[in-house]
Amino acid sequence: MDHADVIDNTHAAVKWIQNFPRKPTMDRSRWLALLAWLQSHHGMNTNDILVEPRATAGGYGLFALRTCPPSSPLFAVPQSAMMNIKTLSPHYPSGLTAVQLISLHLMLNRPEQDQDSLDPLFGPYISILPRNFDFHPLMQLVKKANHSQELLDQLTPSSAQALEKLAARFSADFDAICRYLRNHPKIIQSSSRLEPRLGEIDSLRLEYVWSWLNVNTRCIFLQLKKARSDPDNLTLCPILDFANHTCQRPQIDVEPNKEKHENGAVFSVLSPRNMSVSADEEIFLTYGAHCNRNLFVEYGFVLHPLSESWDNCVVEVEVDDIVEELFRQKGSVGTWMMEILRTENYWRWVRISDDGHTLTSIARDWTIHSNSESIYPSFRLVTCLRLYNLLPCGSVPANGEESLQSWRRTVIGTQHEISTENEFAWKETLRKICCSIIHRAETWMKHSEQVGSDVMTLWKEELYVARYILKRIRNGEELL
Ligand SMILES: C[S@@+](CC[C@H](N)C(=O)[O-])C[C@H]1O[C@@H](n2cnc3c(N)ncnc32)[C@H](O)[C@@H]1O
Repeated sequence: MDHADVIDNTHAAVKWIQNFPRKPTMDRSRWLALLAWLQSHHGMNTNDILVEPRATAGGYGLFALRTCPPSSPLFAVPQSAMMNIKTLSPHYPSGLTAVQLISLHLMLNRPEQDQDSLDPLFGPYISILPRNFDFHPLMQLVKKANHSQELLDQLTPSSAQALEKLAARFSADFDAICRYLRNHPKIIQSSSRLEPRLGEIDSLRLEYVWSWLNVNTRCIFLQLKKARSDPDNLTLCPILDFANHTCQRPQIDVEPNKEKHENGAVFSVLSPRNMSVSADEEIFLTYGAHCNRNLFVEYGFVLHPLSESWDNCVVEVEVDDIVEELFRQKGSVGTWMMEILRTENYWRWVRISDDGHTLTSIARDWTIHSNSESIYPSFRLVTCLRLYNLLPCGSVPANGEESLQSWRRTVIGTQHEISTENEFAWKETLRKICCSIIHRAETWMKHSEQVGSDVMTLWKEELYVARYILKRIRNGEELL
């Protein structure tokens, strides 16, 4: 176990570890061993691979070995070499989700110190995975469990909330693993580790958070189940998982094709469609249209602005906490309005299902965010602020239902606005929300010595977005 892998029980003041150095320490022999294993065990053609991992500021990244014209095949990984519910299920009793199963397998076969993994199934692949996740906020939260509130208090409120949710997801998976190991005690004995520290709950948690973060930061979507929305449709894929994220540059194409191969279908990775890649250039993937809050919480990094304009980032500020407080302060009419927003699916978050039954994702969308041209309040936020300004504080008037009709028409789009006064009023509320964001960001930044950090970037982003909207309101620009 890494010496740093202990839970901190001291009571000293804690801070986020800032700009944690991501020292790339991979021995090149591990890359060559991975290629040899992919060829010998999975029949992969490794002679034609056009990429290799090289050190970057964010750990390793994938780099082109030579000039690649658009859509060049970079490499193709057979499905038998991927770690997922299909390749692991035959080796374990049932009862775990894909995330739980893959992370259990990684934990049971985690390399000791600087050694290689002794896993007979995926050893050379596990050996090349990151050994250390100290840079990740969840790892810091788990290691400093006694100070979690102190750490959360340093984040923007929406990042803190997102991190708490991630921690709850981790804890639910960890509890499931503990139950599973109690029901199947022989599984621990199947570990390839010489000194598995898996008996005591705190060490088990630290081992599991390492493996869980490997899964959470490196898995990609692969349809393995009938329903596209099945949460078990994910996989770890060697080589591809060295690709870093971009939201701007052209990205590689991933094609899970059905080409016949003795080791199952092949997962082909092609260079970007619309441009050539030069030799020694880094090749990126887009993990999703993630804003910095999500990148920080899920992946442990943020995209820092290249200039004052933040053009290279998807900027987004979530204002749930401020808006909810506004409704709470509005008396019984506020409570009534909250109920209306809940029934109409405009309250804080919405469940989206693509087959009408399964919960696939939760969109939280009381936000101020960027699109390609400018920064806007989300339609859901405007809808909710229009309702907020429909009636004054106090109790619900007798004609409450009636006055809702014009609001409902703006929701379904048959009416452009409730009234000129209402338009003016919701923009005024938005102005006050922006002032609150600016006030809390400036207060935090004044009292913090953490300069240049990921956390500081989260705060600066809030400040930038709020100031931008204030300017637009002041200039009388359209906000929708
Ligand atoms: C799929 S892995 C990519 C390979 C990884 N960099 C490595 O060293 O193995 C995802 C992780 O890479 C890092 N990462 C990805 N994109 C990044 C970026 N644009 N800037 C900084 N770090 C990034 C984050 O730590 C993230 O959790």
